[in-house]
Amino acid sequence: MSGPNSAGPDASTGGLVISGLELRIGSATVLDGVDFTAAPGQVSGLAGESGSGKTMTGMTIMGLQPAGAVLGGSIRFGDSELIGLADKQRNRLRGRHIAMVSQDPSTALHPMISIGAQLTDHLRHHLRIRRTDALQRATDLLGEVRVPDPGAALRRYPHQFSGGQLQRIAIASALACEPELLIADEPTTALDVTVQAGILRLLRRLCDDRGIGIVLITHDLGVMSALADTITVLRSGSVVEHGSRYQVINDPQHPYTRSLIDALPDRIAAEEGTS
Ligand SMILES: Nc1ncnc2c1ncn2[C@@H]1O[C@H](COP(=O)(O)OP(=O)(O)OP(=O)(O)O)[C@@H](O)[C@H]1O
Repeated sequence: MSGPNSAGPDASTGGLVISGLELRIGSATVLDGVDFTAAPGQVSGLAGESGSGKTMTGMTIMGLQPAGAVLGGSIRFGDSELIGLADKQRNRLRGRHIAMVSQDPSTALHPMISIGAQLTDHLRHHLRIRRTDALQRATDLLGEVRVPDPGAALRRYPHQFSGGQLQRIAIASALACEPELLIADEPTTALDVTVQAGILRLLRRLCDDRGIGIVLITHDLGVMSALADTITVLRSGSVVEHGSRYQVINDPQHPYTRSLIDALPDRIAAEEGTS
């Protein structure tokens, strides 16, 4: 159990430090003492098969766990403890400092409102800037995520874009307020393999250029091995393994991780061995 951030990120510089996180829904224990950290400028992966609790961990960081869920443990982000945070402070953090993109980008975008109106409303709401400034910022953002012809794209509606372009727009929307932390929950699962690679490159670039911390949630260890700096493996709501990407992929310590790696195509294991 070691890796580049095994000492834990410095919470005072915008890192996320989760310790002993518990989540109970009715009689079910969904998360059972999860420890996880995400440092600025790093991609921190959360892996595990379906139902292991990855999405619930991401939702709980956002404060979007199901109503009635009982939480325990600690989620520290910068100087703030997120568990038990008042709604007003929570709303200020969400979107402004911590943002999320999901598998289906259309959930982040209203189908009947143009991309330009959605992005500028979002920017004006959070940053309290003038319309013309918001429009310029929205154009720059679409350029940054490499949506072709940003000016024209702003006038279009979600159904006029491909899935990959829509995911780029959802990422632009998540970045609009310059969050320090981005939670990416299966960001490429719904996309073709060639489109996937472009989105993964984009996330890496944002992490490197902007110093954003990314929490990458995916069941796909191929995607994980292409992007993550560290990997934490969840099973039935508990962490079974944590380490650097190289270490977890090449020298897994837990039989569960080994079984996930064995299910990977040889190609990925071979690439990892040569990186
Ligand atoms: N709204 C809910 N109410 C009750 N239990 C839930 C709810 N949402 C999820 N769960 C349960 O929490 C557990 C963890 O679910 P979660 O969605 O976090 O898994 P996951 O690892 O993200 O899997 P997947 O990749 O399939 O999304 C599962 O056992 C699931 O049945």
